[in-house]
Amino acid sequence: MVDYSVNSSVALLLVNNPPVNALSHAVRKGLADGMLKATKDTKVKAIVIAGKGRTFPAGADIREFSGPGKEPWLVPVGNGIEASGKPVVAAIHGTCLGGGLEVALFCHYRVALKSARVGFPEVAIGILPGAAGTQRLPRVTGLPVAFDMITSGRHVPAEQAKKYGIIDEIVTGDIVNAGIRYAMIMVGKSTIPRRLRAKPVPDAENVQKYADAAMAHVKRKYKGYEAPVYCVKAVRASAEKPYDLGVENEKTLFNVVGKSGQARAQQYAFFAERVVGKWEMPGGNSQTAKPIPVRSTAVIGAGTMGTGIAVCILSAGLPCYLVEQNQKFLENGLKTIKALMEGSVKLGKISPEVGQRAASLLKPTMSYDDLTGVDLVIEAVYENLELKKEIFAKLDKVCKPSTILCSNTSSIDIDRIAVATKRPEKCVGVHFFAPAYHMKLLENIYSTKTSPDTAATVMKLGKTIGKVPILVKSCQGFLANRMNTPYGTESGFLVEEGALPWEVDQVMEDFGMPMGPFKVRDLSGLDVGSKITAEIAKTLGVTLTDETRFMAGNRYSHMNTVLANMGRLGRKSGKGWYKYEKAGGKIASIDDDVITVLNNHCKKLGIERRTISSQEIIERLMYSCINEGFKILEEGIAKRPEEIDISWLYGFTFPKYLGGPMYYANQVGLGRVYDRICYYHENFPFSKHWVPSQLLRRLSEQNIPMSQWMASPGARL
Ligand SMILES: CCCCCCC/C=C/C(=O)SCCNC(=O)CCNC(=O)[C@H](O)C(C)(C)COP(=O)(O)OP(=O)(O)OC[C@H]1O[C@@H](n2cnc3c(N)ncnc32)[C@H](O)[C@@H]1OP(=O)(O)O
Repeated sequence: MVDYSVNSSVALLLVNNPPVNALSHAVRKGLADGMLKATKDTKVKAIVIAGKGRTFPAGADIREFSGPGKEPWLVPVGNGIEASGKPVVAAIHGTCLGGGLEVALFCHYRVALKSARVGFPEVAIGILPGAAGTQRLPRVTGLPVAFDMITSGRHVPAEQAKKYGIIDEIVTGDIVNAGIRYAMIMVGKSTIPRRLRAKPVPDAENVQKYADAAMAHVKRKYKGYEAPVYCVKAVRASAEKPYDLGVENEKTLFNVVGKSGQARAQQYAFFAERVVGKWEMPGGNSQTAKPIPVRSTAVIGAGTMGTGIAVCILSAGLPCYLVEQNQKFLENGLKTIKALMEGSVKLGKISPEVGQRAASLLKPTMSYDDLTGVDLVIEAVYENLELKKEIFAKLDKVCKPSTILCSNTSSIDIDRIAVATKRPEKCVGVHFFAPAYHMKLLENIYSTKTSPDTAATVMKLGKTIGKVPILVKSCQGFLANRMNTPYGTESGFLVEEGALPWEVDQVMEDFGMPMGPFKVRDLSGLDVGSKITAEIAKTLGVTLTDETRFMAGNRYSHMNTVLANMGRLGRKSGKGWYKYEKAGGKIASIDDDVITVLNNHCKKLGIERRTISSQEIIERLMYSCINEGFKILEEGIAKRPEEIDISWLYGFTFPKYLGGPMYYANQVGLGRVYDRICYYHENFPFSKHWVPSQLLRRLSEQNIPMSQWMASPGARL
């Protein structure tokens, strides 16, 4: 796990634990043994620690967090490195993260390739740097940078890290040779002045100010998450306690936060994100399928979704045609893209160079004939089957035979669009979430005809443009919207039965959702929901009135439409489920008029309002969706619970500290969830989303925890 060699007078400890050289027990032992050997060898005058293959160690082996762990721990290993009288150089390439950066900070010198990145991403998996990182980084960078790096988990490019003082020199060429060259220069120099433990924390007297600011920031930005709070406490101690006590304190905090349910859930989410990259579909999988190279793209439609998608593509440095039917729409689209790209540069999401390059990569056109040579086209017009078919038929005619044709749809069966072409195997769904330039989920949908190579291409493209792609089978609503539908429906029923919209919102925000369902409705516009309902009613041949309570035998709530018909369209009109400071305002306040409307509505329908508990609100919103999630698994729409959880984490901003709805269900206990679903089914027989899933019934009756069923090692942590 650690290859030991001596090159002239320099010992090389080369960590060899692919793929990311995680600091497993064997690696820690290899480092300790290597240090001992190098210290004893009188021929050795300096030591280099580096990583074989793609990276310097990218952190502890997260899978080991589930077990009791085995000595040697990282801190004593690091202490041995720091105490060495022979200079130790960390030669960094790839990603030097977490425990990897802690090892590097125990070394006396750090050199790195320009392409390397360093960071403490522990916070993202619900823990804090637990091998003295919270005590050593502030001694190098000062408190503000340490607070920022450790609470955000961001990866810092080598040149920036050099400015912070983390890296001593940027080197070129082979990293191991560069490290050895650097070590030879340091031979004979005392290591004492390079030992970080003895350095004071700069500006320590202002710790109160920095720590208060950091705490206020994390409480606002990472509401509900425990780890950032623990990170602030640990870093703060670096300026308030002597080094050894600071490390002790860090260990105590690590042991508390590391054993929390949040940490386990976030580590599950980390692995789940990797699991969904290993997809499977009839006829192929991620190992066997071959993505076609995508060097050029086109987006059809310069509306909100089309422009958002174009921004993702351009930000990844790919050329993109933007197609519209007339000059005015095209110009509006170009303006939107320009503004979004400028915004991304301002927010630091992309570099100014990438922002500038985008202008030359974007090719506006009104002619499909320009698309003959593109590798992949994404149609992003509004949800209308006939229009989508018309566009696909046109594309099929003009594009080269290998071009992949994608539809950005949230619900239309891909088979029904693909019939318009002679290349159904190259047709695929790509469901972006609004705003497309921001939301990380990309739900890719295969039809009965889509080829595995086509699926592989859109899965790869998703990663290229910075999304977390999942692959699911086509069905009405696909995975994400189908599963999310009961969430909206049940929230509507709850207010009809007695809850107030702001009560439901508060409960769900306390649960961890960034915004309650009624604030979301106000944001998207009540007219949008109302139009969708009207469309569904039309298809079912139902005439909607204020008294309508059922549609095709299913319970239905008309309240949203009642408000929309009063001109209460949400934020845009200044009134919706809440009232706002002005039309287009963002500050929601309780509106007594809504209570009056609700009371009248209920009176008209003969509904007796009652008090509804927070527990019931959570159960009805979450368990109804979880039940649908099990049906989605049963039907093979999603292969594994991980696809479902990832769709909620990145499509609906479900809190990572709960892992996702399926992981959450497992934590609650499938037996309990099933029993409550049966209870609600009995009480609400006219809602088909309460018909219990057979898969859930089986798992619950046989007492099989879902973790046995999940592919992620994190499910068992
Ligand atoms: C008192 C107690 C003291 C305890 C002290 C403990 C101190 C140290 C703590 C830590 O270091 S916690 C870990 C900190 N590091 C991380 O969180 C990094 C996690 N990894 C990543 O961010 C990325 O993997 C990467 C390194 C940036 C590489 O990204 P890339 O996209 O290139 O590859 P991936 O597909 O993500 O990963 C490849 C492969 O490797 C597995 N893996 C990655 N990191 C780890 C890890 N830290 N532990 C275990 N496994 C890891 C990942 O799951 C993939 O596996 P497969 O899917 O291919 O099986």
